[in-house]
Amino acid sequence: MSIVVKKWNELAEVKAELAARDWFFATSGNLSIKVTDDPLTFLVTASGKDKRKQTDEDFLLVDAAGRPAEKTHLKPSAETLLHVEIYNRTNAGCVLHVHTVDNNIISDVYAANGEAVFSGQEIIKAFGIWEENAEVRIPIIYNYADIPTLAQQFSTYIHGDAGAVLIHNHGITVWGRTAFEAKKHLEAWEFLFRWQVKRLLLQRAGLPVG
Ligand SMILES: CSC[C@@H](O)[C@@H](O)C(=O)COP(=O)(O)O
Ligand SMILES: [Zn+2]
Repeated sequence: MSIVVKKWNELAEVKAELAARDWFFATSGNLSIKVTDDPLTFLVTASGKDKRKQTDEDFLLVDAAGRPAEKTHLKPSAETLLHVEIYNRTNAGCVLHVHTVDNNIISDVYAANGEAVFSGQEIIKAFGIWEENAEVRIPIIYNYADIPTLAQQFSTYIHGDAGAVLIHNHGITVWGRTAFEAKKHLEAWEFLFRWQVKRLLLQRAGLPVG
């Protein structure tokens, strides 16, 4: 099996799992997986598709600038430049972007702080942080309509081979060394967002949550 087919299947599996979670509302979301390092190429979702569907036109191979690496009628995701920034600056192997109601609410509630902070949750260990009472932070950036501007802002928060950024009233972009790590981190963030949204509502209702 060629490396492209192997990586295609790996990304298709992640895509199916995120679809099963119903994380691709109204064609939103984009995913990518690195295929080669030198030169850099990666498979990225084709723009505007319903990512819940599985077809043989789901992904296309792009180069280090996010341009199609082969002749195709498919258009790379509108947000490919964010993936480009990650692959060019880190050793990440996979990038996942989803819009969920909870990630949008958290991005809005904490927008003025420029970040959301979470602590006191066992699931933080999914990020490889094992200390008691550990804290995790996710930056929240403005949702610039101009993608090169968004990508430039986004790039200032890329600090390692695994990471995540919330885009205000838009969604989350998570990356990891492998597809497994990116998906694990995405699931952990979404767990924290859902937990926090529920806590805020319970607090508002006067119930005794910490
Ligand atoms: C209807 S979602 C809006 C899009 O602009 C975008 O935010 C998105 O996530 C999907 O765009 P795509 O070009 O299909 O990757
Ligand atoms: Zn998006």
